Amino acid sequence: MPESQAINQKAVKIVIVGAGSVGVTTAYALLLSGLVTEIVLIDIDAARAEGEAVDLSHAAHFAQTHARVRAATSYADCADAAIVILTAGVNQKPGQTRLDLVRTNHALFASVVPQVAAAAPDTILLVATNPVDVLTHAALELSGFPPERVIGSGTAMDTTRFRHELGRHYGVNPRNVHAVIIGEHGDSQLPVWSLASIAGMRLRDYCAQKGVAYDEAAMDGVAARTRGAAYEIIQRKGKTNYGVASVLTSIVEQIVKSSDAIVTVSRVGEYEGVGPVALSMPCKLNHTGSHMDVPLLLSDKEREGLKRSAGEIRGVIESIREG
Ligand SMILES: NC(=O)C1=CN([C@@H]2O[C@H](COP(=O)(O)OP(=O)(O)OC[C@H]3O[C@@H](n4cnc5c(N)ncnc54)[C@H](O)[C@@H]3O)[C@@H](O)[C@H]2O)C=CC1
Ligand SMILES: CC(=O)C(=O)O
Repeated sequence: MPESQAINQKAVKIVIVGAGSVGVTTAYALLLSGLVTEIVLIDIDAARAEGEAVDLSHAAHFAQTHARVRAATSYADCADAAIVILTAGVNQKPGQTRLDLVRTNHALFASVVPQVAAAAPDTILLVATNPVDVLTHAALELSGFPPERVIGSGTAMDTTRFRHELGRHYGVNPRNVHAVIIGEHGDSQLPVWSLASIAGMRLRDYCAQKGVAYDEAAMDGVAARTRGAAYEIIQRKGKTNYGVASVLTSIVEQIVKSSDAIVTVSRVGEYEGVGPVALSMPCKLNHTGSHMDVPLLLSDKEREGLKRSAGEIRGVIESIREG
């Protein structure tokens, strides 16, 4: 029997810490996916978590496979969770950067992560709270877990937006675009233009085959729209939730199915001589977590950009230490 089937038949418990917009949208997507058998919501606002859990449990009736949804008030309920998703924390107000959230959300992690780790020492932590790279680094230190079991959603979100924008520009399905954003899930993120391809052809070759010019200015626009997408959405609706919930659900899927899929997620390592620091590179995901065994051939300019991004995140980590 394929491993994916074997895993799907056993209990898969997911705990979501933070029953706000990102947390409950993720819970809903996971519930409908049929990937999990139990979802537990934990929030400092116990009534909110309870209300969301009851509402979601009514939606469970229409899910692919039955899953139980409940709220919990104690971190002891993280026991036996395959994955604990951390979405608790403040979000950006219009005009704020992700890094502006760091002090509040770091203090929250300092209180929550040790409790999760004590209750679920073998779980995988999946961090969504911003700034996600800094908090993935913090979650690693606060949990004492090995780096493969502390994963940040990182630039999986930006990579999705990048492929969406490239697909729109070239008029092809984003699934046929291979292109990644690496580095910070934030302003210093980096599009890897040297490896971007459509139908197996690098972008310049694709354009040459089509008989159209490779348009540098248009590509700068694609990168800017990718980097600015969250700001644009937050300006209009005050938050982002559907994109990230889908990304988190997909990461959970690769882990519970042990698919060895390659996804740009954040994890702690050393990058271009800077570290330890968490940032996103393509990683292999399976039931043991994220693995950095996908060597990426970068141009010298891209390596410089990655080093800059790593330095930026590392600087924030050090500023928290200094108090
Ligand atoms: N990584 C990504 O791609 C994305 C990350 N985010 C981030 O996710 C985080 C959550 O965003 P939203 O869900 O929109 O915020 P929200 O305000 O809707 O929800 C946050 C929840 O956290 C809870 N909370 C606060 N302190 C807590 C504590 N000590 N213990 C347990 N729960 C606690 C609140 O009661 C609230 O229910 C933010 O940091 C945001 O920036 C949001 C979108 C995308
Ligand atoms: C808010 C955020 O980090 C995002 O949507 O990318």
